[in-house]
Amino acid sequence: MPVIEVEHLAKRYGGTVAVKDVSFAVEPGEIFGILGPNGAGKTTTVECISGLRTADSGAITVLGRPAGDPTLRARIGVQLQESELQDKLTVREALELYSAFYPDPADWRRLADDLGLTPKLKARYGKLSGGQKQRLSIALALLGNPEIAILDELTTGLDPQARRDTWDLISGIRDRGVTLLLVTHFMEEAERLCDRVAVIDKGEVVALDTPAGLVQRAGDEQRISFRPSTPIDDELLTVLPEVRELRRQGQRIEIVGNGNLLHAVVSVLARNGIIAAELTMEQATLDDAFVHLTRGE
Ligand SMILES: Nc1ncnc2c1ncn2[C@@H]1O[C@H](COP(=O)(O)OP(=O)(O)OP(=O)(O)O)[C@@H](O)[C@H]1O
Repeated sequence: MPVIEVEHLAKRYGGTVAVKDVSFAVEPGEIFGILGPNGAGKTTTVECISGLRTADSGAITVLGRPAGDPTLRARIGVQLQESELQDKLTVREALELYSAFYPDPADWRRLADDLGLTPKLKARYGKLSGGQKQRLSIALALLGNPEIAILDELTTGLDPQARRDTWDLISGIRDRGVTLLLVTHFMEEAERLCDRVAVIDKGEVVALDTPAGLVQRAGDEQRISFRPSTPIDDELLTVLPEVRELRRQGQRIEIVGNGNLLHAVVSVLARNGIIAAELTMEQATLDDAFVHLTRGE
């Protein structure tokens, strides 16, 4: 049974339609990603799920209860885009303060330790680095031992190393049996972490699949690039059914196509006694899939 079920969610702010029609279901233990361009309606969607906003229409069920039900408060951990902690509060004070909100909180010392915050317990929030603030906000989201953690823009503003550390952390949280709902802008993040991803654009779900499935939808497009050992007539290659596009860049030839492209191209070259030097080949990425899905057609 899904732990989160969103059916035909719609939400507007005055004349702005933030969410038009969003439906998806998150299974227990999943890391479920919500991906989309700026203003797509991602934050509004998770705020409605967290009970921080009320939907205009549609139905949201979380752990079998309607979103916003007071009994859910202690069962969901929410880390939102911007932390609202005061600069003067120390890490320890923040952890103690938030622990008091829950009937049966996690051991904050242990959580601080897991998140590498122990050396920073006496530091004031305002003096923490971006990565440390982020780790504290994740710790606060986990203090209530939630069954579901909702993390919005988890690694925005972090350097590549801090981002990787956070990814390890997220995998660790999942291993404790927590279901995770992540909002992200980063394809690489979605690809690394998420079991499934809903791509939201202009308030609607435009695709819902595994990261690999999304890539496949972008087409099995491949790009080959090489330098021919002797000049070659373009037409020898453009007649191949696998080739969609041929471009020349200086001495290099770049071919975009699909199917068994590499084999087809290399066979033609071999028949003509041409060697392909510095040959590279790229498959479509989640980036390509994202652009393809949200191109605004
Ligand atoms: N409190 C608000 N009042 C008015 N309009 C809002 C409010 N919050 C969001 N919006 C508008 O609703 C739309 C969806 O916003 P939302 O923050 O949900 O998108 P998002 O996908 O999370 O964007 P981002 O990736 O930039 O955070 C946008 O057009 C935004 O300007």
